[in-house]
Amino acid sequence: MFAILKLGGSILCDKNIPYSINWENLENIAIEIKEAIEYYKSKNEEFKLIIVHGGGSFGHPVAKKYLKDGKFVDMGKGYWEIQKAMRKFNNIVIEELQNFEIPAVSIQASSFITFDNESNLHFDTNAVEKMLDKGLIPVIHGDIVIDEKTDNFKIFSGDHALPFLSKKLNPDLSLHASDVDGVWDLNFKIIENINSKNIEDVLKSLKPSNKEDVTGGMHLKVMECYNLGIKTIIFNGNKKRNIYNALLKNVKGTLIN
Ligand SMILES: Nc1ncnc2c1ncn2[C@@H]1O[C@H](COP(=O)(O)OP(=O)(O)OP(=O)(O)O)[C@@H](O)[C@H]1O
Ligand SMILES: C=C(C)CCOP(=O)(O)O
Repeated sequence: MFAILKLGGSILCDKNIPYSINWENLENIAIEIKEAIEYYKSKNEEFKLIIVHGGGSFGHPVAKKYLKDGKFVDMGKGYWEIQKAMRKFNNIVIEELQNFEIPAVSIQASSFITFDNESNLHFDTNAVEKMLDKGLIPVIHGDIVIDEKTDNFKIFSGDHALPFLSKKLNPDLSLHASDVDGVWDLNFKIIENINSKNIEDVLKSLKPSNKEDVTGGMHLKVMECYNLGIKTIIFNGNKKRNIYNALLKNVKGTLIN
């Protein structure tokens, strides 16, 4: 089994309280990932995992400080401030996973990933693939990166990372743990499947995130996966046992594509 799991910032933090961590959730997520690792081991089945996490209450408020009229300014200081905030968050996430003897290691996008002139990601995945071969669990986080098209900077969102890596590496499972049961329609009913037949209607229901968020909230999540043709399940990572069940291909949510 090869899974790529995005942990939304809204389940790891309170995105409206800068530098907050939801320790109960983080610990529970680590416990359930460990249980999933043990499950596949007990079945003598190979289990490879990449974890992605968003900016949560660390990246978004700091990035917002350096955004003026949609452009990043004062980035001689700002680039490091955003890197520093995300490294702090990534350290906390990895340390907790390591506390449960999960072989989690860090991938910092701002040091080697860019958006090119056509807004495509320039992302060499060789190191990530070799880590998987070594039985390590790469943990890549949303970050600030250089944008060649605008000759400025751009947020590399976890919602870019998950579909890009899923397209490139073709996992068995592409999972997004958010703080809702799935994508809801205009009547707040969970949509089971998003595909070419209903995408126009779905778009009408994708509202901005109700928390501090400088990227694209649910719209970015859905459209990045839809446009890349990636089968992704968006499910509620706040609900106990859902992370474990999702890693065992057994969770309810919204299936995109
Ligand atoms: N149609 C929709 N269906 C479900 N949630 C929606 C919808 N439109 C807007 N949302 C909002 O999107 C939020 C989830 O996206 P958000 O980016 O805030 O969190 P996240 O999954 O933790 O990702 P990130 O790591 O980017 O923070 C939900 O809490 C909800 O308020
Ligand atoms: C704000 C920063 C630095 C990362 C945002 O990542 P996301 O929360 O996955 O969109």
